[in-house]
Parts: sequence; C-alpha cells; structure tokens
Amino acid sequence: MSRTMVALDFSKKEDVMNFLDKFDKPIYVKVGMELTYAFGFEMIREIKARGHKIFLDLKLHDIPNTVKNGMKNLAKLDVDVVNLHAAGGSAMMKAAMEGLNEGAVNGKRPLCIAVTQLTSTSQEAMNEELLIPGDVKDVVISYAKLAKESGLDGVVCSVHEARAIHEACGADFLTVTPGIRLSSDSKDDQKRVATPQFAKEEGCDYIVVGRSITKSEDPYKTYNEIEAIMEGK
Ligand SMILES: O=c1ccn([C@@H]2O[C@H](COP(=O)(O)O)[C@@H](O)[C@H]2O)c(=O)[nH]1
Repeated sequence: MSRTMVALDFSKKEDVMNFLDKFDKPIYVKVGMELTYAFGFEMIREIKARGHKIFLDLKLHDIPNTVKNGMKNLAKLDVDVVNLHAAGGSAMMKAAMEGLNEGAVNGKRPLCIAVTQLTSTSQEAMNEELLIPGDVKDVVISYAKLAKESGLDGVVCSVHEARAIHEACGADFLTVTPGIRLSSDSKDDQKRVATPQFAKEEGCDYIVVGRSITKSEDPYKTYNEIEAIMEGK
C-alpha cells in the first residue's frame, strides 16, 4: 500500500470522484475538514466502497470526556487512521485511546496519531504568537514523547523532525509528514516544508500531499512520480 497519503481537500463531490476515477488501484487518501464539513461521513463510506485507505484528519482537541466519546464514534466508521492535537495533553490522549478501543469494529481500531506543531507554524510564530519557548524541533519531539507515553501510534510532524522522533520514540512509532512540496512548487501557507526525496531520506513513514498532486496538470502522473520516490524505485 502507498506511502503517499493524498489530501482530498475538495468542496465538490464531483471533484473528489473525478480525482479518484484516475486511479485504477486503491490508494491512501486523507479526508479532512473541508470534505467532511461539506458532505459529512457519507463521503467516507463512498471512498471506502472504492477500496481506498482513509486517514480521517479531524484533529480533535477538547476535554477528555468529549474526545473519548467522539473517538468512539469515529472508530465505528472503520477508517484506518484518526488524529488529535497533542496540545490537548496526556489525559485527553489517553481518553481518546479508550474511546477508540471501545468503538473498535471486529476488534480493530483505527491508528491514532497526534499533531505536534502544524507544518504551517514557523519557529517565530510558535515562540512569539503561541508563546511556546524553545526550538520547534525540541517542542515537536517532546510532544511526540508525550503522545507515545499516552499510548498513541505516532505523530503528525514535519519531515525535519521525523528522524529525531524515530530516535526518541522508536522506529515503529509512525511519522506522518505533511508540508510536502516539489522543488518547483510554491510553499503556499506551509512553513516547515520538504521534498518527497528528503522525506524518503529522513525515514518518514508516510507523506501527506495535497495541492502538489491535486492541482498539478496531471495528478495521476505526479502521484506516481512521488510514490516512486517514496518506494525507492
Ligand atoms: O501539520 C499539519 C497537519 C495537517 N496538514 C494537512 O495536510 C494537508 C496538506 O496539504 P497541502 O496542500 O499539501 O499543503 C492539508 O489537508 C492539511 O490540513 C498539514 O498541512 N499540516
């Protein structure tokens, strides 16, 4: 299965279906707020029916009881990966895992990963707006350790932190990295960016790619080129 998760950041159902029609085999897709808030979970069922794997990227962040019960319901959708913000703390993350285990379908729960610092957050913004002192990489590593101690399966981080997270949390602890750009692309709103080639070199488990694929002239070709890099072909 693919190591490239394609962010289906679309607001029209026909755009989603036209995009998926280009693929003759199952891929890994990421469904986030844009699509979910437009169509609800019906879209999840349609994408699953086509055989694709799904990372449901809703980034939960609330009190433990609310996150626990929210995760219980998300687990029933039988998606492959869900997530939350590590900034919610260990009590929230542990409650999330309880909810996922309670909602597991046929004994199988989705993997749960924690957003450390958004890839759109720069060093300066983290220090000066969010008032989190220190080096962004150190903060990301410490959030990753907290996520691991709380029983999560991995984190969302930038490529620049993935190697250090594997060293601190173990090779099996998943690193899922958005902020991926081809060298010819604009960074848009992303700050901590890297190429697929660098992601491969740094040992990222999965890359998340949105606009570089979905807005390219030939999304299918671009996807295959990126996936070939990730698979080392
Ligand atoms: O830290 C994060 C967490 C999630 N994302 C999501 O990934 C994609 C990236 O899209 P691009 O078009 O490739 O920039 C998007 O859906 C974000 O919500 C992230 O970018 N950074």
